[in-house]
Amino acid sequence: AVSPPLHLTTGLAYDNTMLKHACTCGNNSVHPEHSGRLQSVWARLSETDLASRCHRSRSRKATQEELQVVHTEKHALLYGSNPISRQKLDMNSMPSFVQMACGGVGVDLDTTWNDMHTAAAARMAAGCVIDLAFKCAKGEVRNGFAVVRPPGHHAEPNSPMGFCFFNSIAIAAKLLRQKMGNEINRILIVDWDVHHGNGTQQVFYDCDDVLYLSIHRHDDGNFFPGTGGPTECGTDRGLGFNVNISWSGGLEPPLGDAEYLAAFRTIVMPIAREYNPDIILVSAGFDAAAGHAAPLGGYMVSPACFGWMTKELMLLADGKVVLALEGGYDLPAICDSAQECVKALLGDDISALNDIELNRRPCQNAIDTLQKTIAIQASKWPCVRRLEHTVGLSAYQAFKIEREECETVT
Ligand SMILES: O=C(c1ccc(C(O)(O)C(F)(F)F)s1)N1CCn2c(-c3ccccc3)cnc2C1
Ligand SMILES: [Zn+2]
Ligand SMILES: [Zn+2]
Repeated sequence: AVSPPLHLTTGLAYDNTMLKHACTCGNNSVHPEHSGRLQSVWARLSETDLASRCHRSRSRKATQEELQVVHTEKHALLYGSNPISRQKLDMNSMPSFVQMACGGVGVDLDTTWNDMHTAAAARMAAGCVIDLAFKCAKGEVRNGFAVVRPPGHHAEPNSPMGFCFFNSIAIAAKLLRQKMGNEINRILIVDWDVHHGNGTQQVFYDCDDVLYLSIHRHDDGNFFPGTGGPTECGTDRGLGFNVNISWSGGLEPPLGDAEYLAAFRTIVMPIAREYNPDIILVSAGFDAAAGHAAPLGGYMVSPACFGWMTKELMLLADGKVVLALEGGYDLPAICDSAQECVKALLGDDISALNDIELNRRPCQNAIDTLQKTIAIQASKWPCVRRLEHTVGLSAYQAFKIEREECETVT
Protein backbone atom coordinates (compact mmCIF):
# COMPACT_ATOMS: atom_id res chain seq x y z
CA ALA A 1 0.00 0.00 0.00
CA VAL A 2 1.22 3.52 -0.69
CA SER A 3 2.07 5.12 2.63
CA PRO A 4 0.29 8.45 3.20
CA PRO A 5 2.38 11.60 2.78
CA LEU A 6 4.39 12.12 5.98
CA HIS A 7 2.37 15.10 7.16
CA LEU A 8 -0.60 12.75 7.66
CA THR A 9 1.23 10.31 9.89
CA THR A 10 1.87 10.04 13.57
CA GLY A 11 5.53 10.25 14.62
CA LEU A 12 6.84 7.64 17.02
CA ALA A 13 10.11 7.96 18.97
CA TYR A 14 11.87 5.10 20.72
CA ASP A 15 15.45 3.88 21.21
CA ASN A 16 16.75 0.89 23.16
CA THR A 17 19.46 3.07 24.70
CA MET A 18 16.76 4.04 27.18
CA LEU A 19 16.44 0.43 28.35
CA LYS A 20 19.95 0.42 29.83
CA HIS A 21 19.18 2.86 32.64
CA ALA A 22 18.86 0.37 35.50
CA CYS A 23 19.96 -0.09 39.07
CA THR A 24 22.99 -2.35 39.57
CA CYS A 25 20.87 -4.41 41.98
CA GLY A 26 18.69 -5.55 39.06
CA ASN A 27 15.66 -5.91 41.32
CA ASN A 28 12.63 -4.47 39.47
CA SER A 29 10.34 -4.90 42.45
CA VAL A 30 12.14 -2.16 44.36
CA HIS A 31 12.50 0.02 41.28
CA PRO A 32 9.07 0.58 39.72
CA GLU A 33 10.51 2.81 36.98
CA HIS A 34 12.34 -0.07 35.21
CA SER A 35 13.16 -0.82 31.57
CA GLY A 36 10.42 -3.46 31.34
CA ARG A 37 7.95 -0.57 31.20
CA LEU A 38 9.43 0.68 27.95
CA GLN A 39 10.03 -2.77 26.50
CA SER A 40 6.37 -3.69 27.09
CA VAL A 41 4.92 -0.51 25.60
CA TRP A 42 7.16 -0.76 22.53
CA ALA A 43 6.30 -4.45 22.10
CA ARG A 44 2.58 -3.67 22.30
CA LEU A 45 2.81 -0.88 19.68
CA SER A 46 4.85 -3.19 17.44
CA GLU A 47 2.65 -6.29 17.83
CA THR A 48 -0.55 -4.35 17.17
CA ASP A 49 0.95 -2.93 13.97
CA LEU A 50 0.37 0.58 15.28
CA ALA A 51 4.13 1.27 15.17
CA SER A 52 4.36 0.22 11.51
CA ARG A 53 1.66 2.75 10.60
CA CYS A 54 3.62 5.55 12.25
CA HIS A 55 6.69 7.43 11.03
CA ARG A 56 9.64 6.34 13.19
CA SER A 57 11.29 9.64 14.05
CA ARG A 58 15.09 9.71 14.37
CA SER A 59 16.33 9.15 17.90
CA ARG A 60 19.32 11.03 19.22
CA LYS A 61 20.75 12.24 22.51
CA ALA A 62 20.04 15.83 23.47
CA THR A 63 23.16 18.01 23.33
CA GLN A 64 24.57 19.83 26.35
CA GLU A 65 23.41 23.10 24.78
CA GLU A 66 19.85 21.78 24.51
CA LEU A 67 19.82 20.46 28.08
CA GLN A 68 21.00 23.86 29.30
CA VAL A 69 17.97 25.74 27.99
CA VAL A 70 16.30 24.40 31.15
CA HIS A 71 19.02 22.95 33.37
CA THR A 72 22.05 24.62 34.93
CA GLU A 73 25.43 23.86 33.34
CA LYS A 74 26.45 21.97 36.49
CA HIS A 75 23.33 19.80 36.39
CA ALA A 76 23.57 19.15 32.63
CA LEU A 77 27.26 18.19 32.86
CA LEU A 78 26.93 16.12 36.03
CA TYR A 79 24.00 14.00 34.85
CA GLY A 80 24.63 14.25 31.12
CA SER A 81 28.18 12.90 30.97
CA ASN A 82 29.45 9.38 31.52
CA PRO A 83 32.67 8.59 33.48
CA ILE A 84 34.91 8.78 30.41
CA SER A 85 33.79 12.21 29.25
CA ARG A 86 33.51 13.31 32.87
CA GLN A 87 37.25 12.57 33.28
CA LYS A 88 37.95 14.65 30.17
CA LEU A 89 35.90 17.41 31.72
CA ASP A 90 37.84 16.62 34.92
CA MET A 91 34.51 16.77 36.68
CA ASN A 92 36.11 15.81 39.93
CA SER A 93 32.99 16.97 41.73
CA MET A 94 31.04 13.72 41.38
CA PRO A 95 27.27 14.14 41.81
CA SER A 96 26.24 13.69 45.41
CA PHE A 97 25.26 10.02 45.40
CA VAL A 98 23.41 8.10 48.11
CA GLN A 99 23.59 4.40 48.88
CA MET A 100 20.16 2.89 48.30
CA ALA A 101 18.63 0.22 50.52
CA CYS A 102 18.96 -2.24 47.61
CA GLY A 103 22.73 -1.76 47.49
CA GLY A 104 22.60 0.33 44.36
CA VAL A 105 23.60 3.99 43.99
CA GLY A 106 21.11 6.81 43.53
CA VAL A 107 20.82 10.58 43.38
CA ASP A 108 18.09 10.26 46.02
CA LEU A 109 16.49 7.30 47.76
CA ASP A 110 14.10 6.75 44.83
CA THR A 111 16.18 7.73 41.81
CA THR A 112 18.77 5.17 40.85
CA TRP A 113 21.94 6.20 38.97
CA ASN A 114 23.89 3.86 36.72
CA ASP A 115 27.23 5.50 36.02
CA MET A 116 27.61 3.86 32.61
CA HIS A 117 24.08 4.12 31.23
CA THR A 118 21.83 6.65 32.94
CA ALA A 119 23.31 9.75 31.31
CA ALA A 120 22.89 8.33 27.80
CA ALA A 121 19.31 7.17 28.49
CA ALA A 122 18.22 10.48 30.04
CA ARG A 123 19.76 12.46 27.16
CA MET A 124 18.15 10.09 24.65
CA ALA A 125 14.72 10.61 26.23
CA ALA A 126 15.12 14.37 25.94
CA GLY A 127 16.47 14.12 22.38
CA CYS A 128 13.52 11.97 21.26
CA VAL A 129 10.97 14.41 22.67
CA ILE A 130 12.78 17.40 21.16
CA ASP A 131 12.92 15.86 17.67
CA LEU A 132 9.31 14.70 17.70
CA ALA A 133 8.08 18.09 18.92
CA PHE A 134 10.01 19.89 16.16
CA LYS A 135 8.82 17.48 13.44
CA CYS A 136 5.24 18.12 14.55
CA ALA A 137 5.71 21.89 14.82
CA LYS A 138 7.13 21.93 11.27
CA GLY A 139 4.22 19.88 9.93
CA GLU A 140 6.51 16.96 8.99
CA VAL A 141 4.34 14.66 11.10
CA ARG A 142 0.74 15.29 12.11
CA ASN A 143 1.25 14.46 15.83
CA GLY A 144 3.47 12.19 17.89
CA PHE A 145 4.08 9.79 20.75
CA ALA A 146 7.50 9.52 22.45
CA VAL A 147 8.01 6.14 24.13
CA VAL A 148 10.72 7.33 26.52
CA ARG A 149 12.29 6.81 29.94
CA PRO A 150 13.50 8.00 32.41
CA PRO A 151 10.58 10.40 32.91
CA GLY A 152 11.21 14.14 33.22
CA HIS A 153 8.41 16.18 34.80
CA HIS A 154 9.85 16.21 38.37
CA ALA A 155 13.33 17.31 37.22
CA GLU A 156 14.03 20.90 38.24
CA PRO A 157 16.69 23.16 36.64
CA ASN A 158 19.28 22.21 39.22
CA SER A 159 18.07 18.96 40.71
CA PRO A 160 17.06 15.47 39.62
CA MET A 161 14.28 13.82 41.61
CA GLY A 162 11.42 11.35 41.41
CA PHE A 163 13.06 9.06 38.81
CA CYS A 164 13.71 12.18 36.65
CA PHE A 165 17.00 13.73 35.48
CA PHE A 166 16.19 16.03 32.54
CA ASN A 167 12.78 17.62 32.00
CA SER A 168 12.32 16.50 28.38
CA ILE A 169 8.95 18.19 27.85
CA ALA A 170 10.19 21.48 29.33
CA ILE A 171 13.37 21.37 27.21
CA ALA A 172 11.33 20.74 24.04
CA ALA A 173 8.94 23.61 24.87
CA LYS A 174 11.78 26.06 25.58
CA LEU A 175 13.57 25.09 22.34
CA LEU A 176 10.37 25.43 20.27
CA ARG A 177 9.89 28.97 21.60
CA GLN A 178 13.56 29.83 20.95
CA LYS A 179 13.97 28.30 17.47
CA MET A 180 10.41 28.63 16.05
CA GLY A 181 9.27 31.78 17.84
CA ASN A 182 7.35 33.03 14.79
CA GLU A 183 5.30 29.91 14.12
CA ILE A 184 5.05 28.74 17.73
CA ASN A 185 3.94 31.59 20.00
CA ARG A 186 1.88 29.72 22.56
CA ILE A 187 2.49 26.21 23.91
CA LEU A 188 0.05 24.29 26.12
CA ILE A 189 1.57 21.57 28.31
CA VAL A 190 -1.06 19.16 29.69
CA ASP A 191 0.27 16.85 32.43
CA TRP A 192 -2.13 13.99 33.20
CA ASP A 193 0.42 11.90 35.10
CA VAL A 194 -1.17 11.21 38.49
CA HIS A 195 1.76 13.09 40.13
CA HIS A 196 2.24 16.85 39.86
CA GLY A 197 5.03 17.95 37.54
CA ASN A 198 6.79 20.24 40.00
CA GLY A 199 9.75 20.64 37.62
CA THR A 200 7.68 21.70 34.63
CA GLN A 201 5.58 24.07 36.74
CA GLN A 202 8.75 25.69 38.09
CA VAL A 203 10.35 26.19 34.66
CA PHE A 204 7.35 28.06 33.20
CA TYR A 205 5.92 29.65 36.36
CA ASP A 206 6.66 33.21 35.21
CA CYS A 207 5.93 32.64 31.49
CA ASP A 208 2.73 33.43 29.55
CA ASP A 209 3.95 31.75 26.34
CA VAL A 210 3.79 28.30 27.94
CA LEU A 211 0.63 27.35 29.85
CA TYR A 212 1.21 24.44 32.24
CA LEU A 213 -2.01 22.58 33.12
CA SER A 214 -1.79 19.58 35.43
CA ILE A 215 -4.44 17.14 36.67
CA HIS A 216 -3.04 15.19 39.58
CA ARG A 217 -3.66 13.61 42.94
CA HIS A 218 -2.69 16.21 45.53
CA ASP A 219 -4.51 15.36 48.79
CA ASP A 220 -3.63 18.80 50.17
CA GLY A 221 0.07 18.15 49.62
CA ASN A 222 0.12 14.68 51.13
CA PHE A 223 0.75 12.88 47.85
CA PHE A 224 4.13 12.82 46.06
CA PRO A 225 5.69 15.29 45.28
CA GLY A 226 3.35 17.46 47.40
CA THR A 227 3.44 20.52 45.13
CA GLY A 228 0.65 21.55 42.75
CA GLY A 229 -2.00 23.21 44.91
CA PRO A 230 -4.97 24.94 43.21
CA THR A 231 -3.82 28.43 44.20
CA GLU A 232 -0.44 28.05 42.45
CA CYS A 233 -1.40 30.14 39.39
CA GLY A 234 1.92 31.52 38.19
CA THR A 235 3.77 34.76 38.88
CA ASP A 236 4.61 38.02 37.12
CA ARG A 237 3.58 37.78 33.48
CA GLY A 238 2.99 34.06 34.05
CA LEU A 239 0.10 34.78 36.45
CA GLY A 240 -2.89 32.81 35.17
CA PHE A 241 -0.76 30.55 32.96
CA ASN A 242 -0.40 27.78 35.52
CA VAL A 243 -3.51 25.68 36.21
CA ASN A 244 -3.54 22.90 38.79
CA ILE A 245 -6.55 20.59 39.02
CA SER A 246 -5.54 19.18 42.38
CA TRP A 247 -7.67 16.21 43.39
CA SER A 248 -8.06 15.63 47.11
CA GLY A 249 -9.91 13.31 49.47
CA GLY A 250 -7.60 10.31 49.15
CA LEU A 251 -9.18 7.23 47.65
CA GLU A 252 -12.67 7.61 49.13
CA PRO A 253 -13.67 6.87 46.43
CA PRO A 254 -10.81 6.38 43.94
CA LEU A 255 -11.26 8.79 41.02
CA GLY A 256 -12.05 7.45 37.55
CA ASP A 257 -13.24 8.41 34.07
CA ALA A 258 -16.29 10.33 35.32
CA GLU A 259 -14.06 12.78 37.20
CA TYR A 260 -11.43 13.11 34.44
CA LEU A 261 -14.13 13.64 31.78
CA ALA A 262 -15.75 16.34 33.93
CA ALA A 263 -12.36 18.04 34.42
CA PHE A 264 -11.72 18.01 30.66
CA ARG A 265 -15.22 19.23 29.82
CA THR A 266 -15.45 22.06 32.37
CA ILE A 267 -11.84 23.28 32.78
CA VAL A 268 -9.18 21.78 30.49
CA MET A 269 -10.88 22.23 27.11
CA PRO A 270 -12.46 25.65 27.81
CA ILE A 271 -9.11 27.10 28.96
CA ALA A 272 -7.18 25.34 26.18
CA ARG A 273 -9.60 26.72 23.55
CA GLU A 274 -9.35 30.23 24.96
CA TYR A 275 -5.52 30.01 25.12
CA ASN A 276 -5.52 28.73 21.53
CA PRO A 277 -2.05 27.13 21.55
CA ASP A 278 0.03 26.55 18.41
CA ILE A 279 1.09 23.13 19.73
CA ILE A 280 0.14 20.93 22.70
CA LEU A 281 2.76 18.84 24.55
CA VAL A 282 1.42 16.17 26.89
CA SER A 283 3.25 14.72 29.88
CA ALA A 284 1.46 11.44 29.34
CA GLY A 285 1.99 9.44 32.48
CA PHE A 286 -0.44 6.54 32.83
CA ASP A 287 -0.22 5.98 36.58
CA ALA A 288 -3.75 7.38 37.06
CA ALA A 289 -4.93 4.21 35.31
CA ALA A 290 -6.64 1.36 37.12
CA GLY A 291 -4.10 -1.21 38.28
CA HIS A 292 -1.80 1.17 40.18
CA ALA A 293 -1.49 0.60 43.92
CA ALA A 294 -1.86 3.53 46.27
CA PRO A 295 1.67 4.90 46.71
CA LEU A 296 2.16 5.13 42.95
CA GLY A 297 -1.42 6.02 41.97
CA GLY A 298 -4.62 4.52 43.36
CA TYR A 299 -7.08 5.91 40.79
CA MET A 300 -9.21 4.01 38.28
CA VAL A 301 -8.92 5.88 34.97
CA SER A 302 -9.48 3.56 31.97
CA PRO A 303 -7.08 3.24 29.02
CA ALA A 304 -9.93 4.36 26.73
CA CYS A 305 -10.20 7.57 28.75
CA PHE A 306 -6.58 8.45 27.90
CA GLY A 307 -7.49 7.88 24.26
CA TRP A 308 -10.50 10.13 24.67
CA MET A 309 -8.44 12.92 26.29
CA THR A 310 -5.94 12.63 23.41
CA LYS A 311 -8.76 12.96 20.85
CA GLU A 312 -10.14 16.00 22.67
CA LEU A 313 -6.76 17.77 22.61
CA MET A 314 -6.40 16.94 18.87
CA LEU A 315 -9.34 19.29 18.21
CA LEU A 316 -7.02 22.21 19.03
CA ALA A 317 -3.69 23.54 17.68
CA ASP A 318 -4.44 22.18 14.20
CA GLY A 319 -4.12 18.71 15.72
CA LYS A 320 -0.47 19.33 16.67
CA VAL A 321 -0.33 17.14 19.79
CA VAL A 322 2.84 15.38 21.01
CA LEU A 323 2.63 12.92 23.92
CA ALA A 324 5.71 11.87 25.94
CA LEU A 325 5.57 9.00 28.40
CA GLU A 326 6.21 10.02 32.02
CA GLY A 327 5.11 7.62 34.78
CA GLY A 328 2.96 4.50 34.72
CA TYR A 329 4.03 1.21 36.25
CA ASP A 330 1.36 -1.45 35.82
CA LEU A 331 2.47 -3.06 32.56
CA PRO A 332 -0.93 -4.10 31.11
CA ALA A 333 -2.39 -0.70 32.07
CA ILE A 334 0.37 1.34 30.44
CA CYS A 335 0.36 -0.84 27.31
CA ASP A 336 -3.43 -0.51 26.93
CA SER A 337 -3.27 3.24 27.60
CA ALA A 338 -0.43 3.87 25.15
CA GLN A 339 -2.28 1.78 22.55
CA GLU A 340 -5.46 3.87 22.96
CA CYS A 341 -3.47 7.10 22.67
CA VAL A 342 -1.64 6.03 19.50
CA LYS A 343 -4.95 4.81 17.99
CA ALA A 344 -6.40 8.26 18.72
CA LEU A 345 -3.36 10.00 17.20
CA LEU A 346 -3.68 7.86 14.04
CA GLY A 347 -7.35 8.83 13.75
CA ASP A 348 -8.58 5.31 14.52
CA ASP A 349 -11.68 4.75 16.62
CA ILE A 350 -10.69 4.31 20.24
CA SER A 351 -12.33 1.76 22.54
CA ALA A 352 -15.73 2.81 23.87
CA LEU A 353 -15.79 4.44 27.26
CA ASN A 354 -17.46 2.35 29.95
CA ASP A 355 -21.22 3.09 30.10
CA ILE A 356 -21.20 3.04 33.89
CA GLU A 357 -18.57 5.78 33.90
CA LEU A 358 -20.44 7.82 31.29
CA ASN A 359 -23.54 7.68 33.45
CA ARG A 360 -21.78 8.22 36.77
CA ARG A 361 -21.74 11.70 38.30
CA PRO A 362 -18.34 12.85 39.60
CA CYS A 363 -17.80 12.11 43.30
CA GLN A 364 -18.28 14.97 45.77
CA ASN A 365 -14.54 15.40 46.37
CA ALA A 366 -14.04 15.93 42.64
CA ILE A 367 -16.98 18.36 42.42
CA ASP A 368 -15.39 20.37 45.24
CA THR A 369 -12.02 20.41 43.46
CA LEU A 370 -13.51 21.45 40.10
CA GLN A 371 -15.63 24.22 41.67
CA LYS A 372 -12.66 25.51 43.68
CA THR A 373 -10.44 25.47 40.59
CA ILE A 374 -13.06 27.30 38.51
CA ALA A 375 -13.45 29.96 41.21
CA ILE A 376 -9.68 30.46 41.32
CA GLN A 377 -9.13 30.45 37.54
CA ALA A 378 -12.24 32.42 36.52
CA SER A 379 -10.56 35.82 36.90
CA LYS A 380 -8.00 34.84 34.28
CA TRP A 381 -10.16 32.42 32.26
CA PRO A 382 -13.75 33.77 32.40
CA CYS A 383 -14.88 31.02 29.99
CA VAL A 384 -14.83 28.50 32.87
CA ARG A 385 -17.73 30.27 34.58
CA ARG A 386 -20.15 29.12 31.86
CA LEU A 387 -20.08 25.44 32.85
CA GLU A 388 -19.40 25.88 36.58
CA HIS A 389 -22.94 24.78 37.46
CA THR A 390 -22.60 21.56 35.43
CA VAL A 391 -19.52 20.04 37.11
CA GLY A 392 -21.74 17.58 38.98
CA LEU A 393 -23.33 16.15 35.84
CA SER A 394 -22.36 12.84 34.31
CA ALA A 395 -20.87 12.91 30.83
CA TYR A 396 -24.17 11.70 29.34
CA GLN A 397 -26.24 14.32 31.20
CA ALA A 398 -23.88 17.10 30.13
CA PHE A 399 -23.86 15.89 26.53
CA LYS A 400 -27.71 15.85 26.47
CA ILE A 401 -27.93 19.41 27.80
CA GLU A 402 -25.34 20.67 25.30
CA ARG A 403 -27.30 19.03 22.45
CA GLU A 404 -30.60 20.58 23.62
CA GLU A 405 -28.89 23.98 23.89
CA CYS A 406 -27.61 23.58 20.35
CA GLU A 407 -31.07 22.62 19.09
CA THR A 408 -32.72 25.62 20.77
CA VAL A 409 -30.05 27.90 19.28
CA THR A 410 -30.29 26.51 15.73
O1 LIG B 1 5.81 8.38 43.86
C1 LIG B 1 6.95 8.61 43.54
C2 LIG B 1 7.23 8.97 42.12
C3 LIG B 1 8.39 9.39 41.55
C4 LIG B 1 8.18 9.71 40.16
C5 LIG B 1 6.91 9.52 39.73
C6 LIG B 1 6.27 9.80 38.37
O2 LIG B 1 5.56 11.03 38.42
O3 LIG B 1 5.34 8.77 38.07
C7 LIG B 1 7.29 9.89 37.23
F1 LIG B 1 8.10 10.91 37.42
F2 LIG B 1 7.97 8.78 37.20
F3 LIG B 1 6.65 10.06 36.08
S1 LIG B 1 6.00 8.95 41.01
N1 LIG B 1 7.90 8.62 44.51
C8 LIG B 1 9.20 8.14 44.30
C9 LIG B 1 9.15 6.62 44.48
N2 LIG B 1 8.22 6.29 45.57
C10 LIG B 1 7.96 5.10 46.08
C11 LIG B 1 8.68 3.95 45.77
C12 LIG B 1 7.95 2.79 45.53
C13 LIG B 1 8.64 1.64 45.23
C14 LIG B 1 10.04 1.61 45.19
C15 LIG B 1 10.75 2.80 45.41
C16 LIG B 1 10.07 3.97 45.70
C17 LIG B 1 6.90 5.26 46.93
N3 LIG B 1 6.57 6.55 46.97
C18 LIG B 1 7.40 7.15 46.17
C19 LIG B 1 7.50 8.60 45.87
ZN1 LIG C 1 18.53 -1.17 43.23
ZN1 LIG D 1 3.52 9.67 38.10
